[in-house]
Amino acid sequence: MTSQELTEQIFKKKSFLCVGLDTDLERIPTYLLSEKDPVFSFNKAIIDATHEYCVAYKPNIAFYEALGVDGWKSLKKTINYLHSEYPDLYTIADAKRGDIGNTSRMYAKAFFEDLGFDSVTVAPYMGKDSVEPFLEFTNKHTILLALTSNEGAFDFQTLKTGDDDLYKKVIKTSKDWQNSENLMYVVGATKAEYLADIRKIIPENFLLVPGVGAQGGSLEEVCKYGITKNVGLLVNSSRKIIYASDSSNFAEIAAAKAEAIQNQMAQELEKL
Ligand SMILES: O=c1ccn([C@@H]2O[C@H](COP(=O)(O)O)[C@@H](O)[C@H]2O)c(=O)[nH]1
Repeated sequence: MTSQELTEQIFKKKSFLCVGLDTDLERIPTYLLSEKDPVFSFNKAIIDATHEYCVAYKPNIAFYEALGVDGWKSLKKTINYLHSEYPDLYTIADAKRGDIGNTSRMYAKAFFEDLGFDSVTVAPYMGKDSVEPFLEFTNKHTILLALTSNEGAFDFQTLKTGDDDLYKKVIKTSKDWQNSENLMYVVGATKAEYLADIRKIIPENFLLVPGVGAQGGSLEEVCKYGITKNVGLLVNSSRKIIYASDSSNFAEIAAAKAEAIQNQMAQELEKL
């Protein structure tokens, strides 16, 4: 999906919500554990219930890899289900990859070609040649970690390198990479006030903003500093939505949580 198509979906659905599929066997309703593929059953129920309130889904790959081959199969079934039933929804593999060029190319093929995700998160630490193999793919986005939502972001990302904080240096440098129009950036909702400065460097690019919900980030603050005339935001919430209830009507409750966020987003869009 192109950035323009994603923007169209956002205005059509009055939502820039991304639902995180961080599916954990220890947190899903216990009655699902007797199913053949509990992870897929849970994801399917969440997707069916929440799809009208969001524009994107973001499985965090760690939750699937932790289950070995079974987890990878559940991931594949989930992405195939999204493609066949809800082809207008944008998909993000939150995998935080990046390696020497020829290895990055294999990661890119895994997520873009084999699994068919629209985007993948990538760590910038290994530099240009570790990221450009992802950027080569047409109509696919590479979402570069810029300023993450966790406390440890202050260990390195805000260190000064010359005149700039490291995260700003990452953003500025990456703008010169081949096919940089395919870049999006991760900025944590817990660091919303930083978005004002970030928007001075990248006024147009989409930002993936995790941290609303369980991590305490504020949607209002994110919009205050980060929204553009074309929105330019995908705000993710995972645990607060998908684990809102562990009873038999968990999907309905998740839908209500997603709808509440979507309503807030619709109000923000009206201000544009
Ligand atoms: O800076 C980052 C980058 C990625 N994440 C991921 O987003 C979700 C957040 O989940 P919540 O349950 O809504 O807190 C999760 O997959 C993280 O690994 C992030 O939180 N911060």
